[in-house]
Amino acid sequence: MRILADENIPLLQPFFGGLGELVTLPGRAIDRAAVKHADIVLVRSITPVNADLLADTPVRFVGTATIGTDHIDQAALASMGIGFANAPGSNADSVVEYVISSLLWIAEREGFLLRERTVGIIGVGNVGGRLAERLSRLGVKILLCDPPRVDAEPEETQHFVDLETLLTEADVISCHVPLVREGAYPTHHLLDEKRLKSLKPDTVLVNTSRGSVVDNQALKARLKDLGDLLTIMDVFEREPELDPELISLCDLATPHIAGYSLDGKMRGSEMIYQAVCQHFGLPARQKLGGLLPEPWLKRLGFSPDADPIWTLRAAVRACYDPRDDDAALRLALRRELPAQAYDRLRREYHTRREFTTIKIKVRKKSSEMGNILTAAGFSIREA
Ligand SMILES: NC(=O)C1=CN([C@@H]2O[C@H](COP(=O)(O)OP(=O)(O)OC[C@H]3O[C@@H](n4cnc5c(N)ncnc54)[C@H](O)[C@@H]3O)[C@@H](O)[C@H]2O)C=CC1
Ligand SMILES: O=C(O)C(=O)[C@H](O)COP(=O)(O)O
Repeated sequence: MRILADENIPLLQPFFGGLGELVTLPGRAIDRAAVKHADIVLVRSITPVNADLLADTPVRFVGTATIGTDHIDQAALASMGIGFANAPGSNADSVVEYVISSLLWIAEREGFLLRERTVGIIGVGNVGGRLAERLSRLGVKILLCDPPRVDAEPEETQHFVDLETLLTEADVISCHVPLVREGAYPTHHLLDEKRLKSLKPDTVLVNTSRGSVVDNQALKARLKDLGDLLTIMDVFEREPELDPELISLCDLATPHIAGYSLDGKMRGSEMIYQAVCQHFGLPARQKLGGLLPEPWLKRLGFSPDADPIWTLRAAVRACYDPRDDDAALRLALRRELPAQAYDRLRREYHTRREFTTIKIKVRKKSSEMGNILTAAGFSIREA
């Protein structure tokens, strides 16, 4: 079999090398000419996959090593009899940890504690659901909004609220919906000019879903006119053509890397490998376990006298500090064209690991410190 893959998918050789001839290309170079010689195409979010790309080619299966599928015309694939899989949940913990680390930083900068605020989560699937769990365990009040789930699972979602209630009552709003342009629950410009205008001053707005879920021009207008929102933006409309003016107005701005933990990216590779094997009736012999490298930071220890909130911030930042990615983006935008900066920063992304990879020693697991660190998602050991 001939496999054509985005070179930014990790572990291609160990997972796919044994299945056939493997060719890699930058995602933006995966075009009709390239797929003409492929049976399997493996992409990331930057490659639009539709009938224009695949009609009358030998391609029989497409995998995307991402959670999001808005770049894939799934109806077209189905009509051409081409198999398809994405990697649901693969990098959800990475996004959750990006949000938690960003919120802890902004709370410290603005002089409040997260557990004194209400966090509204729009879209309660893999990412939003896991974020809600971790924040609740940390004592943060949560509001959940997910109309598709409310309609599909009315019993389980009785405590969910509608969008307008969430926007009125939440101090922090975090978007975790897929980008959908049509149908009963569209999310394109879900936060439009009117809704953005209605946000109360000092609302913290987080978008790690897709850029077009928030009307970027309307957001920019509100930030320029009033400057009274706090914004953490990982995704933007018209990527890779970032808008330096909007970025300069954001409190944290990163180039669509919330899901870029090594663990999350590698899980994505494993999931599409398993899907390929299943589609072609092959045994999935390769496992991720032995392929994940040792984390650079393996252990942390804190004095039992340390303040638990300080401990939480220190552990989270030791693992992942989004200010590094924000600083790298701002520096790159001074030196490179936005699209070049966006692609380079993502291609050369540093090794980032998830909270569970660090073992933290505490005197007692059941102490306040132990409870907070466990709630945040760290692996705790009693010293
Ligand atoms: N910035 C990044 O690096 C990453 C971004 N993402 C984005 O995050 C999105 C969410 O990821 P998951 O939670 O894994 O997806 P998911 O499919 O597990 O959950 C999405 C949830 O949104 C809900 N939803 C759909 N339409 C809605 C609407 N109009 N209003 C409120 N809720 C609505 C769905 O019912 C579902 O529960 C992905 O589709 C992707 O676009 C995902 C991973 C990494
Ligand atoms: O999984 C998703 O959905 C994402 O947004 C990815 O983390 C984005 O990564 P790329 O596919 O754009 O490299």
